[in-house]
Amino acid sequence: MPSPDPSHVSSTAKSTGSSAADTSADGPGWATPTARRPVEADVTLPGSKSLTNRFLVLAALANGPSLLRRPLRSRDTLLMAQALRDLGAGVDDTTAHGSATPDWVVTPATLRGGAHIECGLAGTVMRFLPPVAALANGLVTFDGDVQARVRPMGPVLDALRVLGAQVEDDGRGTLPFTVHGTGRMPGGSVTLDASSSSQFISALLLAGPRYDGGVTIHHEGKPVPSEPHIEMTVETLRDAGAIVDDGDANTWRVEPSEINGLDVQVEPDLSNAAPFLAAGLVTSGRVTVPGWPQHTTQAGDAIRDILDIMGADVSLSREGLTVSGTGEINGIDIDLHDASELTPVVAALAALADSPSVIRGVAHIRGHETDRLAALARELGARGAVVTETEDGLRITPRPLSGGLFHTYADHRMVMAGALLGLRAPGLVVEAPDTVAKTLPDFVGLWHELVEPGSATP
Ligand SMILES: O=C(O)C1=C[C@@H](OP(=O)(O)O)[C@@H](O)[C@H](O)C1
Ligand SMILES: C=C(OP(=O)(O)O)C(=O)O
Repeated sequence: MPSPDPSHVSSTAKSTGSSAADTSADGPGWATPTARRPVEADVTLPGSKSLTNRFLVLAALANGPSLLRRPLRSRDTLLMAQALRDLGAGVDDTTAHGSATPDWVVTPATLRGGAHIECGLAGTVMRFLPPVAALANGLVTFDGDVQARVRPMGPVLDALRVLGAQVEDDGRGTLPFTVHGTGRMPGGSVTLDASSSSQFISALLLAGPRYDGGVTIHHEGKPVPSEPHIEMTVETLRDAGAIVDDGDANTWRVEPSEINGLDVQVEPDLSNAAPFLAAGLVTSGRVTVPGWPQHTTQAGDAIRDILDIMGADVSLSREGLTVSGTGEINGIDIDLHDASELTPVVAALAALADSPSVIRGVAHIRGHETDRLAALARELGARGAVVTETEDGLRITPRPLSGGLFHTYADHRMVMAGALLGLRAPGLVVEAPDTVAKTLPDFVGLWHELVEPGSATP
């Protein structure tokens, strides 16, 4: 995959004024605030992207209506909701039920063809919905952002062919492609290589109960990344009444069954919490994220141990997760294979540490929103850190950082990484901050409120 090049980003981003004076959140550049004092705050975060999009898919395939409480409202989840509407389901995102965040009501229906699915850059939409489209009664076309057209899809498309669907792509195994739904899927057994994304397995499992023979998936290849996300899929399926066997390594089986309508509350997004908690460590301050679950399958929960190793005081109570800085930021040697979506924030934190760090086990994130290893090496390096890209990670040696333009490559987590660096790099401007709307549209406002409480949100 080519190294990220700023020209790959959107036209708003390309026309960047790198002026630190331009603080517009949806304009070309965002002058990030420098920390002048320790941060001290409770930061309430919206729901998990991964949970919201799993619940939406299961609800659309269920035997009755579902209620999703505190769902995430962001580009990825709105794309999922719209795609399910286009396939015939009802998704009402306007029901208030007394909370500030409207609950979403999903009403399943016979899935119809003749739909076009816009995936944006959402891995969950482009991977989870082809197996659903195979159940529709007609043709369903898929496409997405320019950057989405290089994200790997081949194993899930090939698996669908083995399981009985007709799928057409241009032979590259990427977007765009067309699924010819026939209203039912035989299902059965399939072997695939999910070393480039756990989402291939989650995708087949989520729709699997609705296939005539269910689905058995065998993985063959290098280890599957992001395993907690597969556990999340298995847990959400079981909670909806499906029968899943994940007892053998690299094999998953879901039986044909009905999926029950859901009444669920979405946990806060723990990966989106990471930059805020990290700010507590970086500024020797204190950040609490209320509502941190005691039990969770979210991979982002790993940030607790990471921050602890890097020198923070970390405590989890009924009130939430509290991270306090101690004045030290230790470098870390960490395998992020299971929690790879934390890499951009951990890499930024490593660039602010007192000693060098190594991040391993994340070769597959070259196929995330951008080639994240190349993007981080380039952007942390440009701001002054010494960064070496390895085959499966990064080596980061901290150095004093300078301000300047931090490119984001249409990657929401690059925006978060840039904001974190900006705490200690006066004059750092994050390019195209609106790209963060993929999972956290309020990020810029929340960040200003954390670092400069009481200041006007840009
Ligand atoms: O299933 C999910 O919700 C996700 C799985 C992971 O994907 P990969 O397995 O491709 O890393 C993760 O990085 C992504 O942010 C969300
Ligand atoms: C990899 C990510 O997203 P996606 O769901 O698009 O794969 C991410 O959010 O870090």
